[in-house]
Amino acid sequence: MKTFSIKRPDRAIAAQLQDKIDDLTKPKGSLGLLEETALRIGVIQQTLTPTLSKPYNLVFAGDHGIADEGVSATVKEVTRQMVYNFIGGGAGVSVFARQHNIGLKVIDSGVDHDFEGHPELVHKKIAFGTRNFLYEPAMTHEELHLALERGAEVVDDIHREGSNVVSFGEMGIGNTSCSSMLMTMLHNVPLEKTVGAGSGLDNKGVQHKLDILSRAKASYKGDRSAFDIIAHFSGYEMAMITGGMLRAAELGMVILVDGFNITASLMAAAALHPEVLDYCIYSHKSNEGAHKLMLDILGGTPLLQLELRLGEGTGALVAYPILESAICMINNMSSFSAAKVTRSFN
Ligand SMILES: Cc1cc2ncn([C@H]3O[C@H](COP(=O)(O)O)[C@@H](O)[C@H]3O)c2cc1C
Ligand SMILES: O=C(O)c1cccnc1
Repeated sequence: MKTFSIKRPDRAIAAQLQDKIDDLTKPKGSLGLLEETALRIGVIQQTLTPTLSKPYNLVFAGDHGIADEGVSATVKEVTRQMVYNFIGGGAGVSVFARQHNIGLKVIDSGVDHDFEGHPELVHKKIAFGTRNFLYEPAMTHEELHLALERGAEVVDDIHREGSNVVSFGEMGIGNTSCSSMLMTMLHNVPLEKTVGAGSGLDNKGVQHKLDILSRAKASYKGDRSAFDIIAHFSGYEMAMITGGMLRAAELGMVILVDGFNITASLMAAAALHPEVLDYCIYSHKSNEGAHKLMLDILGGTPLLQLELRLGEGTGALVAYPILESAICMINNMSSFSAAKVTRSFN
């Protein structure tokens, strides 16, 4: 059974990082969230000269039993079709990864399709889709352990290649239902506040999704532990992301968090090991309505608000150059003394 031991980064270095940032030739605080981002990365890496190396976006894909209940604007087959689109290079996340020179790995966590013989894919399949959580747990505790472990393995692989910064993406028709359930069950938020349009339901569709998820909540008979809630309501791809995040934190990597589904996977990770949150930077606020509340619960400040609602890691990839600017600022800007610039009064 996979266990994780995550240390909180030592905050002692934060004061030195702040001094260094305040000594750069600009009014104090004038580079806003770039300053906070540089400080956070410096604390994670325990250095005054942080770096980003070999960034990766890991897209995990899996199918969901709950999709049989008509809770999505589209059909289950789209999960499999999009996996082919990712490896063919045509998906949103594929083009942004190329644009920014970020590595992309696509992982079959549990798609309802046999991909054997596709070398472009990482094969970690647990089963051909989860069970329908309206009637039974989506996965067993053993499967959840396996998913956490397999997600961690993928992160180990990129870390061995020298990566110190990772974002996660997901593909799984029906998975915004998992995210809403995780938020409701782990943080006691009414379903009315956690359920939204996902990939594009109309108002009637959202009402149907709410009815189905209310029934699923009422029929849950588990022990209410975080582990049992995750096994009951998550998905194979999201659980692998949860495991990948826990491993990334354990390895001291920077985690660049994407939208609603990835933040829900993080919420699950934090329910198991809250220290994971110290390793996260939040790339954007998604247009899925509940994402704002989710970020508030986790205490995350998003860098961007671009009205995205796609997932796949797209928001993280679009935000990546902002991390590069933050690193550039702290390592390359002149100090007041070096540039012979007079400091402001405050
Ligand atoms: C063509 C297409 C590409 C996508 N890429 C990500 N998603 C996003 O939509 C899905 C979640 O929404 P829901 O819960 O409503 O099914 C996930 O696969 C998510 O990654 C997509 C959805 C579609 C239709
Ligand atoms: O923000 C997201 O991750 C998201 C929103 C809607 C649908 N799929 C993903």
